[in-house]
Amino acid sequence: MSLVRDPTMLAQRPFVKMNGLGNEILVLDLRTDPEEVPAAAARALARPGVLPFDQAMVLYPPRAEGSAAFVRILNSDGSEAGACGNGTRCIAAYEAGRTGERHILFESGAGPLDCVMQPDGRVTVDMGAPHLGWEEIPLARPVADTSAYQIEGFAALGPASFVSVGNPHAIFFVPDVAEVDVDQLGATLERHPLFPERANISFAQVLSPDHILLHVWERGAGRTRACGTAACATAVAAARTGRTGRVVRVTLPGGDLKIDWRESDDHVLMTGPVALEFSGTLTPDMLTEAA
Ligand SMILES: N[C@@H](CCC[C@H](N)C(=O)O)C(=O)O
Repeated sequence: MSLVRDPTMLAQRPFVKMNGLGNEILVLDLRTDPEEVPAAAARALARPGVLPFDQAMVLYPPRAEGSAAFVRILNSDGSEAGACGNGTRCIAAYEAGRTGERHILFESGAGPLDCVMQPDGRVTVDMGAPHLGWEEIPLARPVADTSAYQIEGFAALGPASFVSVGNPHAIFFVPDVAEVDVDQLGATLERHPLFPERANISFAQVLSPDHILLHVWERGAGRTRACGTAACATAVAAARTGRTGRVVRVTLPGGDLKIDWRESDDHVLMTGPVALEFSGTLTPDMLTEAA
C-alpha cells in the first residue's frame, strides 16, 4: 500500500454505491491497486451532493486463504470502525454479483466475516461471538454487570446494556422509541467519558419476545436509517436480560433484520436485504474537502 496521503491519488478509482436497509454504503474495491484512503478523503466523499454515505467499505487484497478481501471500514466523519453489519452484507452481494459465489468470506480488523447469499436475495453474515466484558467493549472503568448499568445523569433512560460485536454499543430499553430525542441524546452519549472509543447508541422498544423496534445514533455517522451491528448488539442485550428469545426480528426505520444469537457457538447471525444503487469513477474534486 502506498504511504502517499494525497487524497486525489484515489481519482479514477471505481466506486459502487449500495445500501442495506437505507444504511448508506460506499464500496471502494482497491484490490487490484491498493491505496490508502485518508480520513480527509472519506469526509470529502461523504459530503452532501458528492457521495453521501454512512460507511465506506474499502476492499484490499486478502491476507488469509479462502478470503475474498481484507476490509477497512470508514465512517462518514473519517473515523475507522471495527465492524459494519449492513456494509458487510453489501460487499457480500457486490462480490456475489462479480463472481457468482454464494458463500463469501471477508477479513476485517475484528476477525473473519462469513457471508451467505440466501435464495431470496437477502444476505446472512456471521458476526462472530459478542464481547460482554467491560474491557472488551471497551468502557473507561470496571462495570461488573454490563447488561444493566445506570449512567449518571441519564436516569430517565434507565440502565444501559453494553455489547461489542467488533464495535462498541450502548443500548437503552425504553417504553416508546418515538418519545426519545435520538439526535440530542445520541450525540451526547456517543462522546460520554464512559466510552474511551466513543460508542454507537441505540434506543430499543421490545414489542414482543421476538420483535424489537430500534432507533440508532451511530458513532462517526450520526442518526442512520439502520445499523446492522446495533441490531445484533440489541438482540444480544435483549436476550441476555430476558426481554426476548435469541431469535428476533429487529425493525429499524429502513426495514427489518432477522437476528439469531446461535446457542451452539454463541455467534450472532444477521439476515437482511441490500440494494445496489449506482456506480461510477472517483474524480479529484470529489476527494478534496476544499472543493
Ligand atoms: N452501520 C454499521 C455500523 C458502522 C460502524 C459504526 N458507526 C461504528 O463506528 O462502530 C452497521 O451496519 O453495523
